[in-house]
Amino acid sequence: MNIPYRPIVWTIAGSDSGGGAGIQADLRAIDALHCHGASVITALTAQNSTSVQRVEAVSPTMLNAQCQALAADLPPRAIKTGMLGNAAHLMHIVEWIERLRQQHGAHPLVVDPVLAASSGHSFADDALLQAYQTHLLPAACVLTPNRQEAARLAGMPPLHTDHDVEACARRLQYHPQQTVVITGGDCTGSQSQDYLLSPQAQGWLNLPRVDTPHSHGSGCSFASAIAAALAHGHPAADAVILAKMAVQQGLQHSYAAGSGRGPVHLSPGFAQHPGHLPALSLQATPAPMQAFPRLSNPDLGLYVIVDSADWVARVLRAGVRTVQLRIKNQSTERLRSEIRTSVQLAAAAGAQLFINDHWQLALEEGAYGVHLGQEDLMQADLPRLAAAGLRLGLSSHSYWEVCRALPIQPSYLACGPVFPTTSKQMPWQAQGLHNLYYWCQLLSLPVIAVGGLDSSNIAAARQAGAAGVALIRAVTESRDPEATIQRLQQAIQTAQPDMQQPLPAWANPCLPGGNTLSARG
Ligand SMILES: Cc1ncc(COP(=O)(O)OP(=O)(O)O)c(N)n1
Ligand SMILES: Cc1ncsc1CCOP(=O)(O)O
Ligand SMILES: [Mg+2]
Repeated sequence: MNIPYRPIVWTIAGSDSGGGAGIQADLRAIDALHCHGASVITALTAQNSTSVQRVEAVSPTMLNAQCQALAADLPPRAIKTGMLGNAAHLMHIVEWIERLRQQHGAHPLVVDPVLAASSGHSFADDALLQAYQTHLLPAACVLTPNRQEAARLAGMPPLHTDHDVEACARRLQYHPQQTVVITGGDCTGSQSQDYLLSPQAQGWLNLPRVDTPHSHGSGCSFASAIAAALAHGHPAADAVILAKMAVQQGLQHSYAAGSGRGPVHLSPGFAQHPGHLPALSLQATPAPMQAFPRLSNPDLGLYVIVDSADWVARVLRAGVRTVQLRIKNQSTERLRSEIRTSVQLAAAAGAQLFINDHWQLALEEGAYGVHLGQEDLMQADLPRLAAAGLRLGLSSHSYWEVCRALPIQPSYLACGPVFPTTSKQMPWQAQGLHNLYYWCQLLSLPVIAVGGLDSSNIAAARQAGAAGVALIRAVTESRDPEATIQRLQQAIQTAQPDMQQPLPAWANPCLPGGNTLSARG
């Protein structure tokens, strides 16, 4: 029998007798993200959909007994804290986090500093606030305050502008490995906007606000979903994006229970809708951008990456019709000459030629398109490239890179490395055919495969739905590049996209390490 594996996630939080928020929401969110939720209840609330009527912290003995029982049998892969009751509870929890780290190794900690209920009831006195600041926030891997909580924790006046929010996130980031998400759950407006400051990425995550009064528990669910995604090994920025997608679907499926705000309802499948992918931009409200032109031939087929105009000429002669010129470390003069010659050769052959990195020279030499990495996006003049009619290919390795790429409306997206490669050093592990299939099916623009592709796996990449298969070594290190190109072309032509597989629940993580922080750093 194949017994499914579910990482264990602890939620340390208060019970909401109304079933909308707190522990009750946390366990539903953790379940929706395919984890097993274990709970440590810090306080009972007598609460319904309209108000919190009474709060009673559990005894320290009971708090410790719950942690002890779980530690002995169900050690966590990630922990989420919510409402903590009082400062003494917080100190016990900090001790448990340190003990768990010593016994079972470090695990990511998500701190959702619940300082007040959305109905207005305050859950935090000054002692608790100070204990957060001194002991728990420095231990967090991810911190998820809303704007009011963020301002209170940072000792700042109310956050009115985008700039205030960004400054507050920086103040709450105790060290660069930490992720701070200041959520916009307590704001209004047509967009749901969260500010993300993480080791991997920073910027505003935007999704259309779901028009529903039933949003009870969305903050708790968001933080719990982050913890669950971290428990699966997703890097923090991706965990935040997955959680936002889950809450978006949860809001769309929310329902009325009681006469007040009903609960969000998170469920599996949230990452199977492209509409749930938030846009990631440096501005909260980015200026509208001109889309990049579509490819003349969206079936990119065999896509060969080479490093000289001589190679461009050679692969064009062998029949390749998608080529990239990727030259590193050359003088501008030499680069210009290689680009100019390649552009002329490709135009004469009716081929789609992409210039890697050197977007200014590509513009000046009238290239068909450019291929850029995400680290190039800050420097490149994208509006100018789009206005000049150049096609744009973007590299992408993760959710946050996809979310940053999509608002730019590129001509294609490259998913890589699909298989291990020695042609480029990078922190990413191979994404595999699983992720390639997922991204090809999920996104509506052409997705190409890159990294470790050769005649043994090119058909599989095509079956996964790749609009093109990009490769270097399989051609440039071949003893007979022309014959190899013929073989690869044939394999590509025979393989048909196989859409029969179910769409995976989500893409697998492929950035190793980095999510673990302990109570004492
Ligand atoms: C088709 C294709 N996909 C990905 C890359 C990688 O581009 P980039 O991230 O810009 O890295 P470098 O190639 O510049 O090292 C690519 N070149 N082509
Ligand atoms: C440039 C690049 N970007 C992602 S993988 C890769 C190299 C692909 O080279 P190879 O086909 O030799 O594995
Ligand atoms: Mg590049």
